[in-house]
Amino acid sequence: MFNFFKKTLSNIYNHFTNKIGALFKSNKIDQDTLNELEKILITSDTGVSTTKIIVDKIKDEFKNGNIKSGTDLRDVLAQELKGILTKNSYDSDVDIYLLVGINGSGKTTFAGKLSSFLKYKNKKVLLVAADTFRAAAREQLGKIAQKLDVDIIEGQEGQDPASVVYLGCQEYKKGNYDSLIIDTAGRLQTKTNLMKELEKIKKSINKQLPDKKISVLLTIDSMLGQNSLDQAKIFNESTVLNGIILTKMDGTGKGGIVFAITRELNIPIAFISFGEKLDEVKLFNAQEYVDELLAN
Ligand SMILES: Nc1nc2c(ncn2[C@@H]2O[C@H](COP(=O)(O)OP(=O)(O)OP(=O)(O)O)[C@@H](O)[C@H]2O)c(=O)[nH]1
Repeated sequence: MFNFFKKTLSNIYNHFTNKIGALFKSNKIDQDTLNELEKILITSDTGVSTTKIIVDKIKDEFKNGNIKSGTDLRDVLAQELKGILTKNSYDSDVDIYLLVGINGSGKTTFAGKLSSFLKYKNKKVLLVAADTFRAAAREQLGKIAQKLDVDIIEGQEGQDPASVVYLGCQEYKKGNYDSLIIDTAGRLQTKTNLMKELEKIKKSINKQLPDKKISVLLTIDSMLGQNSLDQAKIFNESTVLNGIILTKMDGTGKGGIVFAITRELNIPIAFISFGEKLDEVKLFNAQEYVDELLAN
């Protein structure tokens, strides 16, 4: 299990894990160590408020005499980070995946990865290309569906996305599918429009497939750092999000964004995506993430 990080998320390994690992090697912990920890968390996109909560807790434990060595520091930090991530965990028992996120965040690529992931679990998958604004996005998904031999329902240019979703739901019922993956348009609209569109789509799904479990997942480009948090806030205020997909984790050295998003928005990370190949995706596991992040 360990080395997944080293191999696939080498940027995080080089920037975060190695730096923080140096602190754990010290025999004596002092104020300088705590200042350095704070600096590493901030420069890793953990965000000011989340970093403060983590560092305050560490300072308290230090004052109480519970942190004397680098190993103690690692143990307390691990506990604190896992606490943030496990407050709210993702329920992966899902029938319908509604993917939202802005253009370029890796939504379509993830739709393909998710199809592949579910197919591997012997699920019969139906894809719905509900982005009726960008022909290129539909073409991209069409190619992925063909490559994976997965069925797809495609909307026409300018068609109401909710009507494409309607067709997708009909086909899902007729074809006895297990999983429905809906790729929506990636425009960053005004909050009101976004809200209206997503509510219309969800209403259509609920009406036709009332017994099925829907998960609304937001793709976030982890390389955008703190800006990704602002995007997530807009989507979070527009609809109920069940999970976050952090994409392009192979390109960032800043693994702290995971903690900032989870704590500030109280939404669990559902998947991480770390490359352009279809199998470069993983259900997020908080324990494993923290253990690997702090292992050196
Ligand atoms: N390195 C890396 N690249 C990725 C990852 N996910 C997606 N990409 C790339 O990021 C670019 C945008 O991904 P898309 O899946 O097209 O993004 P989208 O959100 O669907 O955007 P539109 O198709 O424009 O709606 C593409 O070049 C992908 O190959 C990832 O996890 N790692």
